[in-house]
Amino acid sequence: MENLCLESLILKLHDVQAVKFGTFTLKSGITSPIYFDLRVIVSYPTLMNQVSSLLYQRAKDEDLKYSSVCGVPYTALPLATIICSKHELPMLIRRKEAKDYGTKKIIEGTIHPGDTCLIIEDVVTSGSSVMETALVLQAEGLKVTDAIVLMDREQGGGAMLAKRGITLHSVISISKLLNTLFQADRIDSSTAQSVCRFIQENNTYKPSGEEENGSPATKKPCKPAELSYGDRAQLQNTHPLAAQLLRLMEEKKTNLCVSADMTGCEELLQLADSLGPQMCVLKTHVDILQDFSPAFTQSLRDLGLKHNFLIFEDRKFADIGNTVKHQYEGGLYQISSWSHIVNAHAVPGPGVVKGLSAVGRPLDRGCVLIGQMSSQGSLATGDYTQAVVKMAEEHSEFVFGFISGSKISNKPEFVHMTPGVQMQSGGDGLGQQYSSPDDVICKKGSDIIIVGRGILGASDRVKAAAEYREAGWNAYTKRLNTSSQWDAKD
Ligand SMILES: O=c1ccn([C@@H]2O[C@H](COP(=O)(O)O)[C@@H](O)[C@H]2O)c(=O)[nH]1
Repeated sequence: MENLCLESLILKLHDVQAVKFGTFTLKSGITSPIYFDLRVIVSYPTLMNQVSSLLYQRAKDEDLKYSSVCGVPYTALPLATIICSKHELPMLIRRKEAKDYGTKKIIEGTIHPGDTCLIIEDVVTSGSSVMETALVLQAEGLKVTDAIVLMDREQGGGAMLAKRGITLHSVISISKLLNTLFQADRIDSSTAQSVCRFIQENNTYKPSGEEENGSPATKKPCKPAELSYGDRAQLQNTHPLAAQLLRLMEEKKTNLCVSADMTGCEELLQLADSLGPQMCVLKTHVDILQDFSPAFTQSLRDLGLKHNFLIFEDRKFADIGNTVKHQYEGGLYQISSWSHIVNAHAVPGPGVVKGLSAVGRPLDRGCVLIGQMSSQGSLATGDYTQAVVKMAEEHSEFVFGFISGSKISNKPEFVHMTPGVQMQSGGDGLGQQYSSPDDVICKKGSDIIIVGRGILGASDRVKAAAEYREAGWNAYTKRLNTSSQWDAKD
């Protein structure tokens, strides 16, 4: 009942444009995708009563003890008035400026020093308006321990006030607001996403010391909602090859890349044919084939078309631009002619991407950069990984993702592919380290599991591939269901 009431209130607030979506320049100069203007509700008496009741109820639910109520000027003033009038509570009015005549008072009403005053506010961002009012009340000898707010933007106001001894209780959280509007088809998932991202990226409270690492007061509750593979395929910035990959993953319901590390062409082609329906990508190491021929690459491409998977030659280019151009296009393997995806180390600098791009872009190919490695003692960590992400962002016309153990970029247009995957964690004695599909996709936020020996070493490879596919897909749906409140409507 209470929830229903809150939802109908949110929809009414949207109806009267007390909450708007678009592009708004805030007082601080920042551009926000959401704007609250609760001042408009004074024109809607039913709404005023509803909001006041919910504010009062919130204080009651928390069992707060107070002897007077003060609304933060101006929007919360009439709300405090309704509460005080209805429940026969003494009210205090804070003036914005002290009178320059007569009593020169800054607070109107009877003050009993030592009493507790409850603050009422409409919207909290940084918490500074609540704090200003609290300081004025405290200067008059009143205690201020709690504030009730209709809408907490979750941008650090609660943490700032907590630090100063005031507990903020909100009636509506930003997550509840977005979820309700999304469920009612008032906003789409990308709007919800962009608001969430904005909230996360614009936290006004910069804590010091131990709080920085995530005390409850500084946690960011508005987590960006997770987009499905299909949604990400449609984003404007998604590379065409990544879009094709994400689409086929959604259609085939698989995020499995099979690492076909075999030494014979025939065996590899048989594997590709039998596992084709289970996978989105087939990964090769063409230089370990003993009987490589151009005919092999043609057969592999035919199988890719038959089963709708992409081919990824795991060449790990790592030379100057001019050399990788030749390595990619020419030589015995002519990789660019048959492999949709290649990868590269960022060690040589951006020239490696430029060289590959000169060959690959005209052919609609794409590249993933190696941001992290699965092997023990890998040097691809920390600042190096960050530099790889930056390089990818600067060359997103050709680079569409990463080889990494976890999600290293928050940009949904980038695809993360993770090797070192087996059902059981462990290693191979030569430095390889394994994580489970659930760990990689659900906990670490990667998109694609790359599985080699977990499948190749099984007595029934088709069965093993089906099991990895299921485990990877279940981990993905679990991730969507747990982290996304507005991708699925209930
Ligand atoms: O960091 C990396 C990068 C690439 N790989 C490659 O993936 C497969 C993994 O095979 P498994 O048999 O599943 O261990 C293999 O081709 C590696 O060259 C990687 O493991 N780690």
